[in-house]
Amino acid sequence: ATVPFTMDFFLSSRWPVPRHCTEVSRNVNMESLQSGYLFPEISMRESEHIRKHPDARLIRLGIGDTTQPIPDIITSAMAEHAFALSTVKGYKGYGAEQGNMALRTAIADKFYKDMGIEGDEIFISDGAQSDISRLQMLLGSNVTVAVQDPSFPAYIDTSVIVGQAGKFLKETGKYRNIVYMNCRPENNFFPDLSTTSRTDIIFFCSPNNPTGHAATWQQLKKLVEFAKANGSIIVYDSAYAAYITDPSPRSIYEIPGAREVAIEISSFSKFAGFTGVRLGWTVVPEELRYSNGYPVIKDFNRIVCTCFNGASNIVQAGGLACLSPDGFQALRTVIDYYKENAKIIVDAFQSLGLKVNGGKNAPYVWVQFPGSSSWDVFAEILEKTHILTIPGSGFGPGGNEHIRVSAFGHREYISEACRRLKNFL
Ligand SMILES: Cc1ncc(COP(=O)(O)O)c(/C=N/[C@@H](CCC(=O)O)C(=O)O)c1O
Repeated sequence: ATVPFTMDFFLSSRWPVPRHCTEVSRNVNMESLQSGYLFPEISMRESEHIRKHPDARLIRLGIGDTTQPIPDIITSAMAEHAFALSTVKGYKGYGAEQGNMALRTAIADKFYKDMGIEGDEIFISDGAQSDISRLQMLLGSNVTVAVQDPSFPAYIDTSVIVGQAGKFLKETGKYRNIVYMNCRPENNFFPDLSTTSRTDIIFFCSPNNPTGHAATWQQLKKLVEFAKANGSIIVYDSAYAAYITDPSPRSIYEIPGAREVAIEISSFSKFAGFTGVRLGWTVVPEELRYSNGYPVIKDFNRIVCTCFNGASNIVQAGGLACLSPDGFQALRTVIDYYKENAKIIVDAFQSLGLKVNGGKNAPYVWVQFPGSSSWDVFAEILEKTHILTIPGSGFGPGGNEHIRVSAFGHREYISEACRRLKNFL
């Protein structure tokens, strides 16, 4: 049962007693959300720790936020576009809600070559997180949803907000209407689909956040076949695809038949350092149809045109520069820098005899602490070493007994963090 917002609640909480309440009822779905969104919660813990230890040199390996400067070939392109806006000739107002066609085509050429994806199937956005929310508006409240457990919390939290998730079951830590596909080291981070219930939508992130596992070609082939057999739609999140260095697929569209069952969302955040610049995209293939045969792309286009006025033209100019040969090469160097960080972190935890996953095809290291609550491990590491990580249970019940460690950081901090961990764990 959710806490009723009674006068007692206000008297016992940090909120002042309201002088006046409106007659507007609260969205019941918002009441089903459990605590705050994970990442602001971690930021709050960080602030509390800093207040308690003002002189501590905190190292942030929690929220997956990039730290290295964006190559100037890309920032110069954005600056040039920005300056051009101050001229009559260079000024541009509203662009196409779907994005600049040159950028849409460049993304198709760069990431979906030979997969039959065209620029007009790619919708440019202000980031994958926004696209997840707009996709939820598209899907509505009457669909059933499956997620990997553990996985990026936005899939579940947006499902709750739009009313797909049903009641939260305290005893299991799960929402009644969501299917949690357990992904753990024992099953090579891929669910047993033969025992997985059918759902309309399957959110699937690869490389997975937080485990760092990149699904194999065989695993994704099973997933596409499963979706086809069940008449489901896969929402495939490839935000970390640029970190893959083995033969694992970078896009779901490498799998035959995926165009008829999958939407793909992705982002410039993690491969271009655009976490604060804000640029992403969503692919909706023409062949993807609802049960009545209506093309999904037509409805998504309507959502984009109605709910979004397009990504910034300055940022899209930066996106184009990212995909130029020199731009992408410069970004490759930054990605390799983070990948080296991940290797240093993996080696440090392994030297402590801990079971470590991830860190190879993703900038996240997934460390197991058998028998321990992940929030307790998070709190102990923070208290003892002034290192911020993320408790695995923040990504779903399947994440308990784990912490996620981000490889996004300056090398000297990563090395210092590993030294502290070796001394204190
Ligand atoms: C699988 C996955 N998909 C999308 C996003 C967000 O992408 P953008 O909105 O494009 O920056 C993320 C971002 N994750 C970060 C930041 C989380 C946040 O602050 O929302 C993290 O897990 O630490 C992600 O992991």
